[in-house]
Amino acid sequence: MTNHTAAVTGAPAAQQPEWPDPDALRAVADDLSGRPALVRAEDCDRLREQLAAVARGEALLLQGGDCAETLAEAGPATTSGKYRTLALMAAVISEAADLPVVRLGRIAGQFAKPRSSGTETRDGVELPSYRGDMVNGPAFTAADRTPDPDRLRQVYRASADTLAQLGELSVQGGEFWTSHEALVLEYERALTRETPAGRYALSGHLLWIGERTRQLDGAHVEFASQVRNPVAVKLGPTSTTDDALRLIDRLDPDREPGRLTFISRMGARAVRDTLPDLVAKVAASGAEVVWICDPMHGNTVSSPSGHKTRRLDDVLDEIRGFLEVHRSLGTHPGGVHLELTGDHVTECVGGTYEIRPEDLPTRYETTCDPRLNLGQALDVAFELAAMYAVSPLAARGTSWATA
Ligand SMILES: O=C[C@H](O)[C@H](O)COP(=O)(O)O
Ligand SMILES: C=C(OP(=O)(O)O)C(=O)O
Ligand SMILES: [Mn+2]
Repeated sequence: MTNHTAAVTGAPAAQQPEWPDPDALRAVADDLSGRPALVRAEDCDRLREQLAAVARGEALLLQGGDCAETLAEAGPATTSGKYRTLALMAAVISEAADLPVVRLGRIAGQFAKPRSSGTETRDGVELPSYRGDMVNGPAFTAADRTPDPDRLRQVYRASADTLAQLGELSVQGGEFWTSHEALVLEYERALTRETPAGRYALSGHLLWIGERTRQLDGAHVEFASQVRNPVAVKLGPTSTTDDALRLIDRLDPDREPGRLTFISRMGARAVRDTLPDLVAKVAASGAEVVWICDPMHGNTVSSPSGHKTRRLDDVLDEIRGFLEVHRSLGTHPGGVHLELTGDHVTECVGGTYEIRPEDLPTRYETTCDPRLNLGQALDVAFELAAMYAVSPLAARGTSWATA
């Protein structure tokens, strides 16, 4: 595993690109820091209040979108596809659970990827790994794979366009918030603003720290500790209770409900063993965090054709395990975090309109991880509706879609 490490503020920053021209990077960062923020601090506060309701068990959180947004695909069609998918899912779940559902896109900024390996080798040629359109391009050429700081400006513009469209889409349909992994620190710092209410990272409403960058003494945790936004941290199967408690101390020292979300991504096989102790110790500490389940990243497998994929059955089983753990401890299973699209892609296997392993090449379009397509996303929504249903009638009403 290669972790490029760059000291940005003193604390080591994992998973940073190796920018070939630091002066060009600085010039772009300076340019972005003089441009308008992408979101408003008041809206980050409003999302924090809504997440506080999730933490109290009075609402649910649905977070979803691409693994990696791309500049080529960003635009009205993909944005409305993702928006409508999340809106439909939220409506189905809300109706059954009789709880409001907070809708949070992995969108308008989800352009940077941490990678298991810093390089990729094909036919004896080694090039830097694709790290998301914020950094480099997906084609296996030296030109595309060389990190280019102008991409920071391009994803800023694309995110601004997406936010404008989301604003129009949610006039009628209610509030919709944006989130992405806070990975490339030059981008995040350039869009951080001092406001009368304090310092906010205004590239998105909620930012999360990934499984590969959640080191307690690392630059990502330090960055998140310095902004007022609601923040989230992914917790994978190697997370210890000490990690979780120390993250709470670093990121939520004032124990502010809605400030901190833990995104459990244990894998279907591990979740029932690894999650109970974490949830129990966090609850015993008195911290009021939101817990949600990412049933994608612990369930990635390779298909016989060599495609990275996920089985819908594993996704559903991890969600089931997550709910079982919370229900046995009397804590609130706050919702889910999914990689999905509104398109009919063939990236994950299973579902009511079944995608078989041999179907994967038909429409495999992701540049990073496999996403649920529209039908699979709705399958998950109906399963969630049944799991959260407050009455047998609500559960029966949804069972047709899950048979
Ligand atoms: O989206 C998450 C990570 O970037 C991704 O799972 C890493 O994938 P890799 O193991 O192919 O680098
Ligand atoms: C990189 C991701 O996940 P994780 O940090 O959980 O591996 C992701 O959400 O795309
Ligand atoms: Mn991913």
